[in-house]
Amino acid sequence: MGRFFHKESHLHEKKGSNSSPLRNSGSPRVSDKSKFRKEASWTKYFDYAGERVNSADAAGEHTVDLSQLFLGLRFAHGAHSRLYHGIYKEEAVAVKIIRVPDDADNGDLAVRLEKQFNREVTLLSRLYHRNIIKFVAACRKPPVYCVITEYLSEGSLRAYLHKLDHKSLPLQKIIAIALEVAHGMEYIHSQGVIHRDLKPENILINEEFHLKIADFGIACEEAHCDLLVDDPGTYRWMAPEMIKRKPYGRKVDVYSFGLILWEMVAGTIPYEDMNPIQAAFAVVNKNLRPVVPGDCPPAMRALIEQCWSLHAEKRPEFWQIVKVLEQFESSFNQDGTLNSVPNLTCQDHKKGLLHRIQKLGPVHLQSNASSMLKPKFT
Ligand SMILES: Nc1ncnc2c1ncn2[C@@H]1O[C@H](COP(=O)(O)OP(=O)(O)OP(=O)(O)O)[C@@H](O)[C@H]1O
Repeated sequence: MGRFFHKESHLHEKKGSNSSPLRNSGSPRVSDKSKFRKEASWTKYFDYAGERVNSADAAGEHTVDLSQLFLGLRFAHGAHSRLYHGIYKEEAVAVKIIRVPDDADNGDLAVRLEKQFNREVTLLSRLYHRNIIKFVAACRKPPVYCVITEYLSEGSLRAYLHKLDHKSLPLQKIIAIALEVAHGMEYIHSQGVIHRDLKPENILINEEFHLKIADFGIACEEAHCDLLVDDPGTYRWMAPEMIKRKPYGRKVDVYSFGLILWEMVAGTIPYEDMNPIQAAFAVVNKNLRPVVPGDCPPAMRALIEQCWSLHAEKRPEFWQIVKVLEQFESSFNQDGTLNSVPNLTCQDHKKGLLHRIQKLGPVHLQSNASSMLKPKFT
């Protein structure tokens, strides 16, 4: 039986909080393993009584070698999962343990969670990019599943924005964050994958303040996405066509990205005074969008509005967004404003930006997802 140490008793856990015994010391070294103790807990369900964790299905070739895993404190949780610190093969990792309810009343939930696990492992294990969370290993022993990824010590973009307490970010920071997310999304789309749940909670930050896209539980391959995703993403960031369960494609992620941009500019979450259902209703029936603050630079406003266009075909591709953001960056570096972004000097900034994006060259991403499976951006 391998070493499998765990302690969780004194932790005040909070969704998305990254309080950690390891945090101050940076990446844990082998000596840090002394902080990892064994204790009865939720993970008792994960006990393997001398047997290797099942390697069937999605975990397959990625099955964790339990003799190399040290499990530490719990630091966060999802709706049906708990997140633990860990060390795997000398690397600091996050161990997400998903416990599927085994009672008959929860049959649908069990099917859904297993599907999410399969999706996350299958898709994430194929993605290699500096702005995508790194997949390490997985295990499958129903009713317990685990997904092991690199550990990102600085928590989520949500937690980071929350700390600002309703203040908007400096423009330079917004551009830097947006560029990293757009690079990650450009890569995801180039691999024929749609994330479908892009929001600040699912963007994590590492020690060097690099951003990485996480949570592929409801992602899908564009060519095979199910319209009726049984666990839809979060309504607040969801494109109208997806809320309405109309046919949709990768541009649903561009819509969500527009809302994230807005959020960084406005310093608050979209539709703060509405619950998610009210927000979804207003978006679908009244074409509501958040109000862009008056002091938002016109070029940034134009990009935000393009991204959340009602019609998906009017939303730019992520490779175009990257180019526009790079122009923002160089304009900002010149004079601290976005005023020198080319072609944005005309009265109608939105048209100016649209024109600019169209001039960026032939749209090389095709609607046929299978043609996008070449790894271009690693
Ligand atoms: N690798 C990681 N490093 C650091 N923190 C992480 C990591 N993975 C997840 N977290 C933290 O744990 C939280 C929950 O993780 P995650 O969203 O993957 O769980 P989930 O079960 O999919 O949640 P939900 O179903 O509620 O969306 C994240 O918001 C994040 O703050």
